[in-house]
Amino acid sequence: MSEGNFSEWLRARCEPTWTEVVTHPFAEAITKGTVPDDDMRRYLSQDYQFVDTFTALLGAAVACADSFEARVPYGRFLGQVATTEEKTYFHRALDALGAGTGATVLEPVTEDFRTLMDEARTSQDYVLIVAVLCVAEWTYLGWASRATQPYPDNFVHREWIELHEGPEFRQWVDFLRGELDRLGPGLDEDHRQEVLSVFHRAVELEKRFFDMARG
Ligand SMILES: Cc1ncc(CN)c(N)n1
Repeated sequence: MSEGNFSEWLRARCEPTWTEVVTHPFAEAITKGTVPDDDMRRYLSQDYQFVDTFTALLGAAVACADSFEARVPYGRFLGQVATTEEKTYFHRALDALGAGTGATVLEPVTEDFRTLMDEARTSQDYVLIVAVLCVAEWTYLGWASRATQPYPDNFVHREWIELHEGPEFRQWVDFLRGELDRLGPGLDEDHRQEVLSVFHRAVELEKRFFDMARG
C-alpha cells in the first residue's frame, strides 16, 4: 500500500464487485427514471430501515473520532440526514409510492447490512466505522455521478440522485476517504486486514442490496 492511498487500496481490492455496484442495472434505472414503482417501493422501504442504523453509525463516528476536527463533519452530515433532506425525502417518496415509513419486514440483506453496521458501531473502532460509512457513500456517489442531465422528472428518482451527487456530497465522500488515507498508514497488518474485511463485506452488501431491489 502506498502512503496516503489507503482508500484506493481498499477499493481496488473489492473489484470486480465495486464496479458491479456502481454500474448496477437497478442504479442505472434510477438514473434513467425507469424503475417500476413496485421495485422502488421495495427498495426505499428497505433503505429506510438501512438509514436508521446508518444514522446510529454516524453517531458512533461523532463519538469515536480521534479529534474535534474529525467529529465536526459527521455532526454536520448527521444533522442533514436526521432532520432535513433524506428524512423528508423518504416520507414524501414512500407516500407517493403508496407505502408508509412504518414497520417493514426486513429482507435478509437489510438484516445483514444492519448487523455489519451494528458490529462496527459497537466495536467503537473509529477506522472500522469510517470503512463502512465510506463504502456506503462512495459507492452511491459512484452510481449517482453516472447520471446525465436532464435528470428524471419523477421526483422519487431525481431527488435520490441529487442526494448522492453534487459538490457537497463529493466533499463528504472526500472527507471519508481522507480519513481512511490518514489512518491507514498507522495501522499494523492485522488491523489493516480487518479494515479490508469490513470494507469488502460492505461492498458485497451494496451489491446484494441492489439485487434485492430488482426483485
Ligand atoms: C444500502 C445503501 N447504501 C448507501 C446509501 C447511501 N447513504 C444508502 N442510502 N443505502
